[in-house]
Amino acid sequence: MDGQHTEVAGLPARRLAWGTVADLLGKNRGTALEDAIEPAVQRAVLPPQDAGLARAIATTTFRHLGVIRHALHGRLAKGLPEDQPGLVALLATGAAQILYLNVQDHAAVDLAVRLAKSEPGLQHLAGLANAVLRRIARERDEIRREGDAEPLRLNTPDWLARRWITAYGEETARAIAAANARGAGLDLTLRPGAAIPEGLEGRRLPGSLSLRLDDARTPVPELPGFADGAWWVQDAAAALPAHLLGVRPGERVADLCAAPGGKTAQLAAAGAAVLAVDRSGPRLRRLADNLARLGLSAEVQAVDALALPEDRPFDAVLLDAPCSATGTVRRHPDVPWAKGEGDLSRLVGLQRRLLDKAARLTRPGGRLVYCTCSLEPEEGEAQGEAFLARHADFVRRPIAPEEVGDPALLTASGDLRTLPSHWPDEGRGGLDGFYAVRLERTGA
Ligand SMILES: C[S@@+](CC[C@H](N)C(=O)[O-])C[C@H]1O[C@@H](n2cnc3c(N)ncnc32)[C@H](O)[C@@H]1O
Repeated sequence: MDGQHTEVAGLPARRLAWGTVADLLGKNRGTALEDAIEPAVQRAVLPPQDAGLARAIATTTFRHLGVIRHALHGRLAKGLPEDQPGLVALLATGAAQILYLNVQDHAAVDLAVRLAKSEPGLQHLAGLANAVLRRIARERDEIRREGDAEPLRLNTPDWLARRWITAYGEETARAIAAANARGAGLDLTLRPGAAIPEGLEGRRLPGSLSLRLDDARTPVPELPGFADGAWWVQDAAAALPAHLLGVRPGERVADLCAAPGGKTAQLAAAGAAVLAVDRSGPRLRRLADNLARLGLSAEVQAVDALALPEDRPFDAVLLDAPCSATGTVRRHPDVPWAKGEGDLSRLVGLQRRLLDKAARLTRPGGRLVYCTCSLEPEEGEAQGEAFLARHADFVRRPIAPEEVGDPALLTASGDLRTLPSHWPDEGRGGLDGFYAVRLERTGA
């Protein structure tokens, strides 16, 4: 666009969503959607409503990408050209609006055609986009029915579907895929001892750490209690690992992979003297902002946790390690399409080194909680078992059902294993998939 004329309403939002999805399917595969779209929104200087629409289109496209690809593939004479991310993104973002968003069919088709005509590489595809998207609109009910019935087969990359069937069985793997397609509501971690602010409507979840809001539409800063720091946004499952560390006022606690700080806030709110470490400066700035709003404090260090000095071990250590994040697809639907099985072994190696470091930072008699937001056993149960086999000076401290509010969230060994298919009836339903093991260093 040359800036000389005003574009038709809605087109800038479609262009932004299309450009972001094309990038993530093509040259920037592996980048997280939120890391790609937020800078693009800033650059495009869109009004808030258009920015919100662009986010919704891109997120919805990834949430249903398997179903959408399948539908397009079967309706194109030569199938879907996966080597042309610009074309795939044009059709997929158009189809996402028709199938899953509250957008009039003619507006979705018309804007996709206009978008194609305005982009040099897509001009010759405007007719194709028009024809296939009209057909998607005509056959919407059938496409949705098929997708809803088979989210594991149609909407989960094969490598992940295979792994989840192996780890959890076919029925649970299906339930996980269905929960991922539904998405997540808004969970708040309540400041310990604080009353639920007046006007904040929701249900307290089992274990009582979290409130699941009835209304996930109001912008977070406008919700009652935001300015007073009465709560912070965090999935109900993500609130469990820091709670399991059971820190007491005055204890010295290290949070080794801390940013953006949901768990640091829990530790600080419990009265601990927290060292919050993360190697990402920008993510730590979010942590500092979050703590400031909540009126909480922690010592913050932007360093590689592997380089921390070991001369003053801590009473308790939390290691929320970097992982494949396959437990967070409800909130981050791009994850399955951004990653591949090949990413796992590097992460598993890093987790092992961080765990061994965390062990050296735990004083005799001190506690260590290791957790990941992954559904992959290599990053969870296997990591816990291998640690115990390597470290004769640590024992597992099994988690009791009352600590998490539901025995279904625990493994036979007493570790935490939450699944997106857990708590399906609580509000919008589901939990992020987390693993956590609680360990104690012997020899106090
Ligand atoms: C799962 S996220 C942590 C989420 C955080 N605990 C929370 O509750 O908000 C993992 C974090 O590990 C950080 N990280 C990865 N490798 C690291 C390392 N070697 N040392 C310190 N931080 C690291 C990443 O920057 C990322 O912020």
